[in-house]
Amino acid sequence: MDTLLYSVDQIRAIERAATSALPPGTLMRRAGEAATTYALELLKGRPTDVVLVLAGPGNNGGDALEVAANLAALGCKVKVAWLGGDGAPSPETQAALERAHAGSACFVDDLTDGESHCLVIDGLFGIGPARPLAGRARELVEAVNRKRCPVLSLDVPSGLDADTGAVVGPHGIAVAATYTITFLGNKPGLHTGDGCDHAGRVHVDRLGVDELQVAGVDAEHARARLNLPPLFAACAAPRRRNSHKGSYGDVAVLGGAPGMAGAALLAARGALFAGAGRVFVAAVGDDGAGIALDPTQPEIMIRPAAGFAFGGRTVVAGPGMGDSAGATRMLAQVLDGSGPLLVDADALNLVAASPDLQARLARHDGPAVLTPHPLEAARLLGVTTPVVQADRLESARELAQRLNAVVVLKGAGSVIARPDGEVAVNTSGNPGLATGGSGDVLAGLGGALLAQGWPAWEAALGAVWLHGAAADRLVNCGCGPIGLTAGELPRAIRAELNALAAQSRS
Ligand SMILES: NC(=O)C1=CN([C@@H]2O[C@H](COP(=O)(O)OP(=O)(O)OC[C@H]3O[C@@H](n4cnc5c(N)ncnc54)[C@H](OP(=O)(O)O)[C@@H]3O)[C@@H](O)[C@H]2O)[C@@H](O)CC1
Ligand SMILES: [K+]
Repeated sequence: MDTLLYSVDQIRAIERAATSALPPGTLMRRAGEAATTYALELLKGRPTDVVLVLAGPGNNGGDALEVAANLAALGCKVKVAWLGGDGAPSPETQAALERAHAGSACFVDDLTDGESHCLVIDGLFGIGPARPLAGRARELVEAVNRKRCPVLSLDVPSGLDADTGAVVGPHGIAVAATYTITFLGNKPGLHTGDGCDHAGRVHVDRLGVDELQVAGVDAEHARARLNLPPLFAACAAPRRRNSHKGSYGDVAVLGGAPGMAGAALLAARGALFAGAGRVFVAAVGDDGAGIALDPTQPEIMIRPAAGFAFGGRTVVAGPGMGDSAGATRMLAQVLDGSGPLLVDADALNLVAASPDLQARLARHDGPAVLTPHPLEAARLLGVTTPVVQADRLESARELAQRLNAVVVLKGAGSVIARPDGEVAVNTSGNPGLATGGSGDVLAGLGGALLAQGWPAWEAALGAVWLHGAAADRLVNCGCGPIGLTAGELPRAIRAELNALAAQSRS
């Protein structure tokens, strides 16, 4: 899998440079050949049923017409629904249209509901659409999304924004593909937000264009990548035999206000099973009348937050912390400290509501990771959740820069961003994680990695990936995604982290 993620502007730059270096029409021909080969691979050879090809007015449509012509030439039954535009097609698309017409592909005006196809090839729109699909384009997408057969999108599922992973709106629609073959380079929008539900399995074909030949766009310039273990596995070193609990750091969860103990305990369990040497809950507003012990996890030490010695410990602030004046005071104290810090949940809401806490966080003298879900991110940025979700990468970048911290914007395809603009999009996980307490476990896990000396960036990447991988492990054992509980995650995280450490030794 190509892990670098290119923006549409970068893809256009690669396309321009390659087009000027190659004979006319080469790239579209290559895109058509790559997609034809991939389609036949998916179909396990030449099918007997009809392949339906949707071709739009632009060059994405040209790619689709190439595929239609290729499949027809190989003896497949091909139907083409072509959506012409107002203007003339590009010369390459016009040539592809003529090729498809010259062969045995059958052009149809409308899709008949109930007609069966072995595969739909979606070449309506690629990186071009700047406005929501309407009229016949929308009807075609609605018809395709009702079909039960596999759908192969060319370059990008039609109607999806390749940069952001949002369906182009307002009130837009996008093809829900089973597979996407994407050209010239991988794209962030295929891996985050709506993209996770629309792209299906993503296959990258570079069309023979070596990125290093393309001036101005190379690995150095791709500012986004997929989050995979090579980015952080070096931190998961096997343990030295001559070590003790002090070697693996203390995590203190600041939270668990009366009535909200569960969130703090889940975070503490996340930290414990991810290898922190000692784990505390510093319970906010607890005068001693609250919980004294986690009966299933007696290793967790529970203390009142007032007077707790946070110095020299990694603080996970937020799970079940509430918004009391005491919570605000304690948060200000840890933000002013210099230890590793992870800020989650209620602590993020307190920061969002207070310019003073924002300034203290930005000045925090130590590694800092923030783990907002989209609503918390929206509060921090002073916008609405749809605005955050409309561009998850930019929202995460903006927050990281403003608050001078590594930011994990949670949700499908979690986005991890650094203040310098570097971004990673997570690859692991499933909707089983959409359950109460799963974020608390993530916070504790991140705190444990920080406590074990992982730098903030690697700790955030590692925590997000391990959290998702643990959920995948549980689903593979039949524990979800429906009904997966946050309390099941810590043990699965332990298994994933140990597997990672064992691999890093070999
Ligand atoms: N150049 C090459 O050699 C290569 C190109 N490649 C391929 O080209 C794709 C990019 O092609 P592209 O730039 O033509 O954009 P594309 O996605 O086809 O859409 C543009 C068309 O859609 C129209 N349109 C837009 N929105 C609309 C709407 N809501 N409803 C209706 N119409 C709408 C828009 O019309 P307009 O806005 O001008 O009115 C225009 O006609 C790329 O994704 C890849 O597949 C690769 O194979 C590599 C080689
Ligand atoms: K498409």
